[in-house]
Amino acid sequence: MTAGVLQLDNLSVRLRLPGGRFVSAVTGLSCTVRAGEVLALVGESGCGKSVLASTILGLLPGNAQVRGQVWLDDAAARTELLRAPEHELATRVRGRRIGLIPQSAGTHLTPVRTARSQLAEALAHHGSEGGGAEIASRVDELAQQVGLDPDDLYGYPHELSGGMTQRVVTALALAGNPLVLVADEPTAGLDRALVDHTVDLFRFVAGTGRAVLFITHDLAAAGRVADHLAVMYAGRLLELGPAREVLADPWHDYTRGLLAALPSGGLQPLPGHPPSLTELASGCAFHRRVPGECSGDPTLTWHGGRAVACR
Ligand SMILES: Nc1ncnc2c1ncn2[C@@H]1O[C@H](COP(=O)(O)OP(=O)(O)OP(=O)(O)O)[C@@H](O)[C@H]1O
Ligand code: NI
Repeated sequence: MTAGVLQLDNLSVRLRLPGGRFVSAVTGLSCTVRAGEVLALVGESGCGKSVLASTILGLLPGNAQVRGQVWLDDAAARTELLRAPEHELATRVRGRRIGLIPQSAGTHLTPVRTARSQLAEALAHHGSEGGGAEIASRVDELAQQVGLDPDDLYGYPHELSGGMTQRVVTALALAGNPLVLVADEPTAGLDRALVDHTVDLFRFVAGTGRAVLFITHDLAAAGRVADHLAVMYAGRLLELGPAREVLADPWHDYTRGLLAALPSGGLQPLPGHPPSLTELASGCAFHRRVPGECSGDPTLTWHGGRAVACR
């Protein structure tokens, strides 16, 4: 197995609310994203996925308190991101070593300029050397990397299909040639065909040797593309392992519940609601919602290549 390029180690993030209470958005979370692989992070709305993405990119709001470590290990350097100065994150990490596809990325495209000129600008911003011809050939190369016909880039955003738009925003995230791509809910609101199209694109990107962290609440989309699956509930990982194995034989009751809620699992909704992260008691939040066999300790324990909580 290749070494991890992005390694989260015992990461906890709390957000202070006015009045002094805290939201425990991420608790004791560890996982590794490897080059050439897609790690899908799945969990219900509000479980802390976007806070996790913001933590990795150093984009947390001022009311956040972070513990643990986030290691980025690529050809450029080995860096602990939580202790890196903001200047370094801004100039050398975001966009250059880690590309982000933010939630609803398509809406961030400028409507009045062609996709080609927006990509060229991103390349110039990331310091691509040379003049117009050099940048034009880099744009074509990027287009090819995400499976776009370079001629499509002469279109304005409203002339692009949904699938083409996804390719353009992915190309934008790759303009600084990062080894890691973080995609936050890139398939939200898309129809099934476009979801498939988008996740296939991530497989393609991973095939170019990059590490992809695919954040989603869509377990079916995750299952289609992920090499590894991390299942998050109330800020913690409850299960982690090779996607195929986890989906074929889920170990945690929560993973089983998510699968049962899919059309293929019989559309049985999970009972109850996710807890508020403001006053999380210690112990296992899921088994307080849906009682089951639980040791009461939601710490992940490893069994071979897989890990599960509550055992
Ligand atoms: N700036 C903030 N200040 C306080 N609490 C916040 C802040 N940002 C997020 N939260 C809280 O942190 C928790 C996790 O939110 P987050 O956006 O990470 O969830 P998510 O899993 O990404 O959900 P979704 O799938 O809906 O995008 C939520 O309870 C949310 O209300
Ligand atoms: Ni439990």
